[in-house]
Amino acid sequence: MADISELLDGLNDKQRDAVAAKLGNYLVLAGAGSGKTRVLTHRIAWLVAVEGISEGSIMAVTFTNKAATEMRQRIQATLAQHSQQHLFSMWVGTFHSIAHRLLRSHYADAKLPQDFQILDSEDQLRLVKRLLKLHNYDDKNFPPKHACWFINKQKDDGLRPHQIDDMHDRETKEWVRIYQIYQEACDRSGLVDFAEILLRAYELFAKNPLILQSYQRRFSQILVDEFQDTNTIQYAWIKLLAGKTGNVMIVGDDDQSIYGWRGAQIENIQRFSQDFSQVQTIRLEQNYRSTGNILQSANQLIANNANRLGKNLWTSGEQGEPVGIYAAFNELDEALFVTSQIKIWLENGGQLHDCAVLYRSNSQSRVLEEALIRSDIPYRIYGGMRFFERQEIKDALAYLRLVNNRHDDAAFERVINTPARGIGERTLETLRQLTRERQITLWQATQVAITDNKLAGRAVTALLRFVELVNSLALETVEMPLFVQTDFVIKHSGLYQMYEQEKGEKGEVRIENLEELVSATREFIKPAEAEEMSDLTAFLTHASLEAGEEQASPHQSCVQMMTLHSAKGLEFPRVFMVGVEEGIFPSKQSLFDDDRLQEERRLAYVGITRAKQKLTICYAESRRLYNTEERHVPSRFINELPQQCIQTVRLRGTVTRAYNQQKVDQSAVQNSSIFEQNNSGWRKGQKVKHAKFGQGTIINIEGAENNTRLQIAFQGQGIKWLIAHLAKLEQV
Ligand SMILES: Nc1ncnc2c1ncn2[C@@H]1O[C@H](COP(=O)(O)OP(=O)(O)OP(=O)(O)O)[C@@H](O)[C@H]1O
Ligand SMILES: [Mg+2]
Repeated sequence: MADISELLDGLNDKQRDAVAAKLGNYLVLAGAGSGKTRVLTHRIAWLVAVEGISEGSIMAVTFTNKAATEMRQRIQATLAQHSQQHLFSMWVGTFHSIAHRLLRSHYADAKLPQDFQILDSEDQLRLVKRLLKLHNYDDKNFPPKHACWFINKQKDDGLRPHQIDDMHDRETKEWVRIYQIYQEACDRSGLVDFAEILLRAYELFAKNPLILQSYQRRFSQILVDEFQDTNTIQYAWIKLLAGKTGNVMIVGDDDQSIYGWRGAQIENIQRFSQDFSQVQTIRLEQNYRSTGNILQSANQLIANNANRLGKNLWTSGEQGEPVGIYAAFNELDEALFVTSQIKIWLENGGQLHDCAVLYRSNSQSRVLEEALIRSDIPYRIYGGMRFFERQEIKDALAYLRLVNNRHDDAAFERVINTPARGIGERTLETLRQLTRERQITLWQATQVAITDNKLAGRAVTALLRFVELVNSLALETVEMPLFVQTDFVIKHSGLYQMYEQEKGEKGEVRIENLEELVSATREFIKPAEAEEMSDLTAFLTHASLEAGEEQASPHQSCVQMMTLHSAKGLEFPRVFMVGVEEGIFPSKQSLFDDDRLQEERRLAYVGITRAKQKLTICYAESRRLYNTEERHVPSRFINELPQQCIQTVRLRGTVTRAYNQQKVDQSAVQNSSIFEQNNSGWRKGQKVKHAKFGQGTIINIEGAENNTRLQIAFQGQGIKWLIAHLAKLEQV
């Protein structure tokens, strides 16, 4: 028998109450970093070691697969000291993984073929598009993206086509018909999309009482983490599974509900207390994660939201350093600042994997990635791909590569049928064969195949059109500056239109990324060793080198980069939140919609509360994103932070707003020093020469080291701010 007291070690009174509660239904409602996940883990260990519950009776639902793995490891570590029992029979996973497992075991009862396949969101969109065409729906009135959204929304709400009340609305009727057509097609081919996995698993239980009962008997203990982000069907499924006898412990934080846009229902927390019998609520109020300054900032920010369930988080830990607010003058400056701060962290003995950079949307990562690569700092993009490895970017680069060199076979293969132009695998195989037989490139093989009549008429027409397209992209852009050329190629190759039609979140992100690629070419400065190359060749070399950089190995220590959404549940000693500007964060779409704005604020709360020791929030006064440069104002969220907890770093030295402690004062002074001292070797009044702007005089210097910025008055070219170490200035 386990030593029970050890199981309760490292827990406060309230946490212990939750862990050691007698069997029953519990809601653990608590703010960020108060130990909810820790409580769940200990609770499971307690159930096994003390209550004598077999592992096979326990189901734990987590929000990501990574969280599931971590939880399993933690339980294993906790239990290893107590019992030798194995944990294989315990089910730990996300709603999707658990539902999927059920469907595999009961495919026949779920009315699925044994080898049913999963449709990811891209596959789903493609299928919907094809069906809409087949049934003569036009794209304009019936955009495929909206069809997917409609279908998924109905499924998230647990509704099949015949259950939707459409009597009063002709348009809804059509959408319901589309849903019906789509569902029939999926059923015929044995395909299930993500929302279907959950709905099917729900129906499996709802329609098969015997199966339901057997699982109800088996899983007497159900635990759910991050409950605030469950949707209607997930909630209904848990309710069915728990039945009258199950014991359910849910943990959640209404202030961290950030998936409303995907159908999550904060209200499920309150619903739980009404729907389940004798629910006891346990509140945890002590935060163990963050310093006082970080926690107070988070608390004050979230107090601006209405309709909260209300929590009071405190810490007995140190006040810590103030939250840094850095006003960058543009996105490059922001990236350099973050990089320089990471270096300082390292110099002071910090670890790279303890640093996280959080941003609102994936396309913001590019500038940061480039700065990190230039500084030789390894990084990993969590839950996403590195910029130059993203599908749409590789497509666009492939066109540019063909424009640059028609004989680039890899690029040819990549875009010969992207966007689709009716060139199939058979045509491509004929071309490939020619390349082998005659030792020529695919481009040359195309000419041969056409002249030698090796292909069907339709394939020839399609190929000719492709050849013409690439030739004309090259011809028409030959005189253009690189970024105009890139923009032209993206728009005229058909890629832009293709991705524009791929509606939904993914499609939007792809368009943003393509626009970001144009920004990348605009900012690109040819390195000295590429002097002889054309701008395009130099840029393509740069892009392939960056893409070729190995993603750091799992064991290598590297900076963690991710969106704020993917950071949920995680914690890091050193956190940077970047791009905290009106229109970015909160996002443009949320500015005039109070519900969405509140969800953005919860996302900011999630971001701030990821930080353990030190948090820096950055905004840029001007930002080029998606290839448009805009003046930006700091996010309202920055203004909502308590003055006494923050320290603003301005362009000209540091302006510290207020201090409440001597200790804070000192760290602020230390912090500020890197902006005030200047050891860059430049001085005001110095004459310099720039490759493009010619001769000028330095009239202002800011920042230090890699961060040094020079304001220079160029003869006949106006006054410009340049980043000293990138500008390649010569002394005159
Ligand atoms: N009683 C305690 N004593 C010491 N450390 C604790 C205690 N409870 C939790 N912690 C630590 O505090 C941190 C936050 O805990 P945990 O991740 O469980 O919080 P959470 O409420 O799940 O946070 P989030 O809302 O972000 O998911 C972890 O590092 C955890 O190990
Ligand atoms: Mg947690």
